[in-house]
Amino acid sequence: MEGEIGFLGLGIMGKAISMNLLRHGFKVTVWNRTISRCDELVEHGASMAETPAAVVKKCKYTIAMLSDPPAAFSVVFDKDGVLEQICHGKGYIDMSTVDCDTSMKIGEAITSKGGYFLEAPVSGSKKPAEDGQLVILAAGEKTLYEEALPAFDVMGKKSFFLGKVGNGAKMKLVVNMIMGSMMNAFSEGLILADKSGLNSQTLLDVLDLGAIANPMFKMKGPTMIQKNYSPAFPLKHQQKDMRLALALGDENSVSMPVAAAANEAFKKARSMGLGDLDFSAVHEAVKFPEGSS
Ligand SMILES: NC(=O)C1=CN([C@@H]2O[C@H](COP(=O)(O)OP(=O)(O)OC[C@H]3O[C@@H](n4cnc5c(N)ncnc54)[C@H](OP(=O)(O)O)[C@@H]3O)[C@@H](O)[C@H]2O)C=CC1
Ligand SMILES: O=CCCC(=O)O
Repeated sequence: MEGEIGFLGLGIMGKAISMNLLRHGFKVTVWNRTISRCDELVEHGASMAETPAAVVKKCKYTIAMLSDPPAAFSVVFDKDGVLEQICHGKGYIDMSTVDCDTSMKIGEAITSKGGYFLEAPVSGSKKPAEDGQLVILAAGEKTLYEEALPAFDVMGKKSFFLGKVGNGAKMKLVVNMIMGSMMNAFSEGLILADKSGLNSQTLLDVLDLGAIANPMFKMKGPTMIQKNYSPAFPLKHQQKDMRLALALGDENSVSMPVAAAANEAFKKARSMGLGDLDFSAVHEAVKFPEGSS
């Protein structure tokens, strides 16, 4: 990737990824809606721009990592947005988790101005982003994918090129739908063990030695027992992903009762004011369902 890389969106993931790029010697120009969030990146050597359009004007490649479909649309289509400066020879890579339709609309707008578009949502959370251990699920313009590989190699442990725009978004939603359902089953199991007089830590030890051992149970189990829900993956984003995955199921006539029930638990957790905590905080909603105290 020649020249400076633009980066839009410095939330949990955007900050970790852009910091990692800086650490590996990339020149990065950042923008964030809440401008003060740029300060720490600037202290670590980034340049800062006032608007998404200014970032795109300056950089051949611009990456975005934004919360949801409305945010992804806003930075592209609104005043001072990406579309005002995107043109032939410039690439736009959206790493936000959005639905297929959102990604396609953004891709069409970028390419209609002569730009190149790649969607590249990621698997892996805050720590993998800090450590360059993400899994990148790219789709769209193959040439842009190949040009972006030096940066993807810094961000992640593996990149997949999945074909046409929409396939990355779909793959990401399927993975997160499974993850959200697993988190609910795990939570129910922790509660059942506790209420029936078993030791929670012993349950974690047993799980970790068996066929359903996985990094999520290993990492989140101890913090859930301690009720520590410091956000790595905000619950409001997991619920957004369940909602978008259920819509994908709807479009494809796929019945998903397990995912639908998990989505209800995440909605309940949001209504309890837990949306900004880690998605494992759904544990509190599972523990105290509607009507109980
Ligand atoms: N955290 C995680 O573990 C993972 C998250 N993801 C996905 O990555 C994306 C980012 O997640 P994460 O970093 O955790 O989220 P955060 O909530 O920490 O950050 C969201 C970012 O989006 C910006 N934003 C929100 N609304 C708008 C808007 N209308 N216009 C412009 N900018 C906006 C925020 O700006 P501001 O600072 O001004 O609020 C912030 O920079 C999401 O799609 C999420 O689903 C994917 C893999 C893992
Ligand atoms: O979208 C968030 C995914 C979090 C993870 O893969 O650990």
